[in-house]
Amino acid sequence: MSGRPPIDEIRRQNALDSLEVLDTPADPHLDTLVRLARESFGVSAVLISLIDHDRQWFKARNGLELSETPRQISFCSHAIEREEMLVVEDARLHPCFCDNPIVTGPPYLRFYAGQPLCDDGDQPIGTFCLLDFHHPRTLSETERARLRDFAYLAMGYLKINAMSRQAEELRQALTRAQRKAMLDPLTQVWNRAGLDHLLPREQAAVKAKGLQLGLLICDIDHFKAVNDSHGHACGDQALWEAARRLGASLRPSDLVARIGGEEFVVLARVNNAEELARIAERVRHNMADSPVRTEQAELRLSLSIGSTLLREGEGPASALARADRALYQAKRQGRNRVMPA
Ligand SMILES: Nc1nc2c(ncn2[C@@H]2O[C@H](COP(=O)(O)OP(=O)(O)OP(=O)(O)O)[C@@H](O)[C@H]2O)c(=O)[nH]1
Repeated sequence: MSGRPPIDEIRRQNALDSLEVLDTPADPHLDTLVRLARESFGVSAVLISLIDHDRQWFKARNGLELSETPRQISFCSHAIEREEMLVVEDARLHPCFCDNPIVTGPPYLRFYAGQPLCDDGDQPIGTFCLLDFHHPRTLSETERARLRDFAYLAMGYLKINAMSRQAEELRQALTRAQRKAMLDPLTQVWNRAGLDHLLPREQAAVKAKGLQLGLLICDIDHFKAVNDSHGHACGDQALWEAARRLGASLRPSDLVARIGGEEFVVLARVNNAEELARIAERVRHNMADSPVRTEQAELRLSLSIGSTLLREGEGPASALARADRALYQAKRQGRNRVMPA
């Protein structure tokens, strides 16, 4: 191992914990960064991998359908011990990695390049890394410089985000253990329990700011046909991408939850019904306007959306039931549309 003095694991873990980023929902900006990196390098997958006590957890990922793996088999935990990036051109030939189960078995990792992500105190909290399954490859000097740039942007974003108002609100609302139990591992948005827990907080927040709480129930149209035609793995990738597109259509203070198979709820802080209608249309367009690419197929997905504002004195369950009825209407009237309750 080159360069870096031995890691002080306690300081390193403290540095990671203080960012309050573990087990938080996916972030559209980091999702965009890893997608761009994957397109730019032409690799199978790109991750922002954070090295926690006994696991590596992926804050952002593109091309890999896993939310975490044991630290024991993690290439990134080797990468963070180094000053410079770790490049493994062919893992089958590398003495440290040739018998690693993710090399000898699925996903058959061949190529790995990981640039350590370091906080201001130079503690390595994880990596920005490129993976290629099935094919060994090399990384030119220009590509190495580009990977360093991607890692620099990712770390900069993580640091700024740790200081943001949204991060502070989340810290106050949920402990890390609660966050972990309330994230949907498939799509990295809140699950039903997360929605139920965070709804009262959102109600209080909009009241304090003189705003209203907008609620959208979004259901992917004819999703069964995706699974039936292209398989469950393709359906899972489509759900992942659908969640990314929802997040990218919203503001940082808005919230996305997956409450059923192909059903998502959005909570948006809005001034009035017109603003909510604009958001709902944006969500609908972002899903329908361009195809979703999965490994198996290019899919045309659309959403039917039931939309409503929470009324004065109304409980969230009643508002959700109204939005659900509106969603049903949207389906009956031909799908790919927004129906206000
Ligand atoms: N791949 C995948 N599929 C899922 C998951 N959860 C639910 N589904 C599938 O989502 C599909 C939902 O189908 P339906 O409820 O019949 O609805 P639909 O085909 O979307 O039709 P409409 O809602 O009427 O437009 C079923 O095929 C479920 O198996 C999941 O986690 N992964």
